[in-house]
Amino acid sequence: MCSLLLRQPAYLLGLYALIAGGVAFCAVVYIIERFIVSIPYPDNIPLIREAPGARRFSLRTRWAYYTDCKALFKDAWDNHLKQGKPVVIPGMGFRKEVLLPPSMIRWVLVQPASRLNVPHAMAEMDQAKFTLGHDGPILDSWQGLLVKTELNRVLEAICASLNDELGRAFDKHFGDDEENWVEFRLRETISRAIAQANSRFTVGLPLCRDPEYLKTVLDINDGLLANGGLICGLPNVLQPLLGPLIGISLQQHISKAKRWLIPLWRERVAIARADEKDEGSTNAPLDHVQMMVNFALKERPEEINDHELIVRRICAQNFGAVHQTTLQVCNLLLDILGSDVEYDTINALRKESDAILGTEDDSDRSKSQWTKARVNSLILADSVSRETLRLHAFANRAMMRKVMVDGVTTPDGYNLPKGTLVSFLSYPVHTDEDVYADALKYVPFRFVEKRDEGAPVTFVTTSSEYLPFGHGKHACPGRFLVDFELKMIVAHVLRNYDIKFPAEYEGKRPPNEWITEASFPPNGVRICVRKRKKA
Ligand code: HEM
Repeated sequence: MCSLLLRQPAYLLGLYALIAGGVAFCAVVYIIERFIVSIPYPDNIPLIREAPGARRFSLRTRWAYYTDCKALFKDAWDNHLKQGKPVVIPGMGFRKEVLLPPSMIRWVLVQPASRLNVPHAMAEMDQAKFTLGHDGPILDSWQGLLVKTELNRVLEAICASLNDELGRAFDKHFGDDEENWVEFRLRETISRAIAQANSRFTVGLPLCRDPEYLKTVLDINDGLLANGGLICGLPNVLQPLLGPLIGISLQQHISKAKRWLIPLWRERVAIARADEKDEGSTNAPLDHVQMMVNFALKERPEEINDHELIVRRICAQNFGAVHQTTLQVCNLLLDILGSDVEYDTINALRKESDAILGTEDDSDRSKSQWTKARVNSLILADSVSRETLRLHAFANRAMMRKVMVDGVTTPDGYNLPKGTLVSFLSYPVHTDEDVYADALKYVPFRFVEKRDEGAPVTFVTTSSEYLPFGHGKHACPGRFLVDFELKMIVAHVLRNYDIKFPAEYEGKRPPNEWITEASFPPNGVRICVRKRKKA
């Protein structure tokens, strides 16, 4: 055998050695992953679409996660969760996760963070260590929690600037042609407009209008999403090896962002310090970076000069604020356009905003101010926004938690091994006929009818039957801002523009695409706009 091998040309020997090395490497990775680092399957929870007692997923089930996750989730809901039983599902690469039935929401919500933990679940899903290059912004996400503690206090005050920026951003991208319809790719256009408008709240003027900065923000967001998914699917043992390699180009974008963010941070720290000395007067802008500076000066002084970490905190914040909002605005416009003619949705929304916000020639100019009271009065806009998230949220499950210790057992006696990720399905609940009548249909004013029936649900109300923002203590605090934002966009776009689908769509909304378990407005989807003539 040896002499036979020695007689082969050198390049073939090299090839054999490479193949043998590759096989040995894969075997070692497999053994370490399977027997040492992998989280064990829970003993008594069945695996979706596998025979009773199966302890590993077949390739067929794993493949279904990539090719038809919507059906996989429906199976999990119909055959397990709706019956009150948990089930294990496959995830990216080697992952597996436990879905819990709605009856366990209450139990999950009262578990302390030392047992079921949100930031640790997020850090694992985002792979922040390798994508952001630091998991501090996720594990100790004080920059995000400021949205919870500070945002509501200043919401009305930031409204005027947010509305101003949304108007400018949409007008810049939608144009002012009153004669011709202009067709454009929806996702690309809306992402630029939302990056600008939300940056007004995050970094303020003038940076929120710098096209190069905004492009960098969007590049970072794309990188965080794509790399997070990719690294998350690697065997645990390979993540530290390949994670930094996969993240190289993302790190370059983050380094580029430092060009703007470090000087901005220094300037804002100086403003805050000057304000401290000059008690009573304040020159501080009202935006998120300033909230971060004020918090860090008091609570995290050790971070004030840690610019690497601060820049990553702002990047994490940009991701939270821009990515999901962009997708929801796209979905909302598509849904409004695609809704059945019987609802006359566009006209109904225009009439409502004219009545509440006044028209151009309205003598009462104060009406055009966005206040909480006016936002709350836009009940038709509230309903369309809520209905869009019911059917077309980006994430189709919610309330992720990581099991932090051994010995966590649900009230029904299911043991959840340490390291397991648990969550609840949302899309299958939102589209269950027993929960919502005509569940698969977009009924724009569905929630107005519910209000009339005495169920006071608004855009921001969460429940076990409505989970796009999660539920409980960790439910998305940004939803109060998104509430204002979506209504401002509906009012601005519909009052200033006519919109329609390109002719080839024949009036039908192109369906969203599921990429694994996430739902996106279809790639390349277009709409046509034309500026409305002033009366
Ligand atoms: C349509 C847009 C948005 C959607 C669908 C959305 C959805 C979510 C979801 C599902 C969660 C997890 C909730 C849970 O685990 O129970 C979350 C958390 C969070 N979101 Fe949003 N979000 C949106 C926009 C925003 C915006 C604009 C901001 C900031 C301005 C924001 C800030 C946050 C923060 C800080 C958390 C973490 C809360 C915590 O852990 O306590 N979100 N969001």
